[in-house]
Amino acid sequence: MVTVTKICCIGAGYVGGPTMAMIAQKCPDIEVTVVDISQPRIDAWNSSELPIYEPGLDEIVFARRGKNLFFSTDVEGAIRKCEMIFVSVNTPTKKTGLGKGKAADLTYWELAARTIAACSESDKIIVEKSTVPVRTAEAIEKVLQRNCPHEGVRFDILSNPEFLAEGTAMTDLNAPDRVLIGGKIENPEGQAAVDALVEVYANWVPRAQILTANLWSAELSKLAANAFLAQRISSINAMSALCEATGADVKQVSHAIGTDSRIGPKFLNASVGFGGSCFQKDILNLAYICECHGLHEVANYWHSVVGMNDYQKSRFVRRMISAMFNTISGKKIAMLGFAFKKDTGDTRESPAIDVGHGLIEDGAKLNIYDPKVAADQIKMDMGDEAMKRITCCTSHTEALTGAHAVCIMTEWDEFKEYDWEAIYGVMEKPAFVFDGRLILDHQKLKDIGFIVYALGKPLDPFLKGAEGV
Ligand SMILES: NC(=O)C1=CN([C@@H]2O[C@H](COP(=O)(O)OP(=O)(O)OC[C@H]3O[C@@H](n4cnc5c(N)ncnc54)[C@H](O)[C@@H]3O)[C@@H](O)[C@H]2O)C=CC1
Ligand SMILES: O=C(O)[C@H]1O[C@H](OP(=O)(O)OP(=O)(O)OC[C@H]2O[C@@H](n3ccc(=O)[nH]c3=O)[C@H](O)[C@@H]2O)[C@H](O)[C@@H](O)[C@@H]1O
Repeated sequence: MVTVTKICCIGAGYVGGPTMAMIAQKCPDIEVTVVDISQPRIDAWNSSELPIYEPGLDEIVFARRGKNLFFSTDVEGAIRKCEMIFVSVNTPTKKTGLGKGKAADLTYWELAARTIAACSESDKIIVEKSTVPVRTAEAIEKVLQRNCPHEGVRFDILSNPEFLAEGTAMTDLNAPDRVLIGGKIENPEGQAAVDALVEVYANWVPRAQILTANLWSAELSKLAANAFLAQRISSINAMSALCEATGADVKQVSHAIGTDSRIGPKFLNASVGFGGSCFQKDILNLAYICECHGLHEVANYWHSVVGMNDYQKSRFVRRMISAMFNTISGKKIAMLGFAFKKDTGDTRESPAIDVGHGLIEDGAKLNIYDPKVAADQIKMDMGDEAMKRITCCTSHTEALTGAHAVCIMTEWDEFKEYDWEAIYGVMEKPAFVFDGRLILDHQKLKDIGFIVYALGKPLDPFLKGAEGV
């Protein structure tokens, strides 16, 4: 079995940075180098302002950086000297060509593989960390074998999908439910490569939680896990619409069903919709793979999870408009939260983007405040045209002063701590609260005088008549 002393990770993003920081912390005898083609990203990793916000990340990076954790743009140099290479590059949805809007774009992956092939002078274990379509390892193996100019170099490919969630990345990495390693376990060399990676994780993960599988099972398990998680959210969001129509309370329903040990309590929070860079992309990719195998019914089933998510976002916008007397033209709406979930500054596929566009299309002006999202990011996500109607605020008070309504887009804890009585005082009347995350104390808000719409909760009498959306 290979004893790993040097690891390189290609891709210094949300996954590459935190996972490698954790390996460096838990395996002080392994030298870990994270490389990226983006000079600004690497500069940020080497600075005091890391490029991503993740609770607990700074401490680990600052403790290990320069000791056994390095960030560099010297991709080839790092590949040459290590025994194991993690590939954690982005795999977005294809924007053009065959499979446009559905298939995973493996351009970055293939580029990384070609670079590995070109400069590897000794055997390498390649670890797929990115989320990829099933059987990507097969394609990558061909690229590696056909492009390596050095005789006799052996490449063993493993699939080691990452299950961390943003905002809790460090605790997820520190104590994962499981680590999944797929490899060619049917032959001794493949098994040896799997064992080498098992040994790395065994430095801190109990062996019983390190699962091994064949390559294709590991690749598919990652897509399946995200599809199942997203499906739970779409299911409870579907219930939230029915709750509003019937007078049931979605929080009570999720609690009631979540106490069934077969269902379980997690991931049953109704919301304005799931966001993030992966759920939608991975489901579309899964559905595309199904279609390629002629499994159209299976593809349709998974498509409906994304369809329900789109419905929930547009339903929320329609609810806001109809509650505010069917017109929001010229009205100022404060949007609290822009990140796709709390404890991250990541805005990729955030439901706030779609809701924001929906409100602007109906003529509203938006004051956006998020404790971790910078104005530049909001500008990039919303585009120049929409920005004509958006003010990016640096405090919640700035966002709320003179607003007709406030909508909660992200479940940041600080929103619960605000002085809502004071907020009521500075807003236009009637003052509306639209809670898309069910985090506020709705009774207290009603007592103050707010008109409250909370997703999946019995409708406020003021909103009756605005049903059916
Ligand atoms: N963001 C998340 O929470 C999770 C993401 N994943 C998966 O992990 C993969 C990476 O995701 P993120 O870290 O979020 O992406 P990201 O976009 O934050 O980072 C990817 C990095 O790879 C770099 N890169 C691209 N091509 C390169 C090349 N040829 N050589 C060197 N660097 C290159 C980019 O410059 C970028 O910095 C994706 O496949 C994603 O689906 C899996 C689990 C969780
Ligand atoms: O492959 C990935 O990228 C990752 O995708 C998700 O992680 P992440 O997107 O970071 O965050 P989640 O906590 O899963 O939340 C995703 C979205 O669903 C929403 N959500 C989550 C849970 C819930 O009950 N309700 C709900 O609306 C969140 O607000 C957020 O917008 C998975 O949870 C990770 O296991 C996976 O590794």
